[in-house]
Amino acid sequence: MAFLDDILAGVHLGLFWAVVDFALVFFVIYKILHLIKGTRALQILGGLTLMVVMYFISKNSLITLETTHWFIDKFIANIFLIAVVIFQDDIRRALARFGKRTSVSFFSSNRAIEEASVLEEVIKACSQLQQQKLGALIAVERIANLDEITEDGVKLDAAVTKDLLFSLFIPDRQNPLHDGAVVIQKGRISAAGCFLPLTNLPNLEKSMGTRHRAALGLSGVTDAAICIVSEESGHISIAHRDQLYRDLDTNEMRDLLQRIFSPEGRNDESLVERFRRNDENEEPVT
Ligand SMILES: Nc1ncnc2c1ncn2[C@@H]1O[C@H](COP(=O)(O)OP(=O)(O)OP(=O)(O)O)[C@@H](O)[C@H]1O
Repeated sequence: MAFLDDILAGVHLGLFWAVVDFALVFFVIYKILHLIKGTRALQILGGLTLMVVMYFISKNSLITLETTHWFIDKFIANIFLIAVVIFQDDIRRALARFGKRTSVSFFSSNRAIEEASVLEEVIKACSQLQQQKLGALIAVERIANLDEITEDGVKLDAAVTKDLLFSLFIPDRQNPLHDGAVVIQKGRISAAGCFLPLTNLPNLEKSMGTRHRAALGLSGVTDAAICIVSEESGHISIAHRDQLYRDLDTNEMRDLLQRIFSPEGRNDESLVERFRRNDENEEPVT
């Protein structure tokens, strides 16, 4: 009897680990699909799956597809190298997201009043720019460091005021700084005329110009909040974590920025969810 009990215990234990094993694989696949949902990577994954299927078909002894088999065999042998080349943007993005989390954001300290007043100046400037239908792009650093972005811009070290932000975007030939983005770091305007990386997210509206694509681009590789004033429509939008929140009024802009920079904002998915729930009209682009 004891022998039978031992066998049953062994079977239960084996079953338990089989379930854990299965759940683990399922969880990893789910996480990977969730991570790459809506990105170029998902399409590439589809292509790679097709290659693997073709590999097994060409390996079948009933069918002679030697060249195809040879080609896919070599392809699979070099898959690691190929993946690094194909996914270089995504790898860079992932490293930027996770690797720079240690740098201290000024919004993580206790200077809540200063922080709120910086955001308020940004909101006022955007509102004034909107009234004048002047285009603008303002990136506000959060945790990921934006030094790489400011390197090629014109360095400034100025207090964040509505008037300065407004004047930086006056489109005059005498004001070369109006072209590009203004960057705010640690509560100061650190640079203007900065170039932001363009997004390569698929399925963007054709009408979306480079200013919006640049904002989305930076939002994909860092956790910054990027405020956009459209010269064409006069609409204010905010790009954050690959999402574009469009046509915001002053209150919506304040609400979203406060959420992004709140300690809770670290959990970005819940932030976005709550913002969506709070504002039925809100339509993120991606
Ligand atoms: N990569 C970039 N980095 C920073 N700023 C950029 C970048 N690309 C474009 N811009 C800014 O956007 C301006 C061009 O905007 P464009 O009209 O192409 O875009 P848009 O998204 O349609 O914006 P708008 O609605 O204001 O017209 C440029 O003059 C420049 O100031």
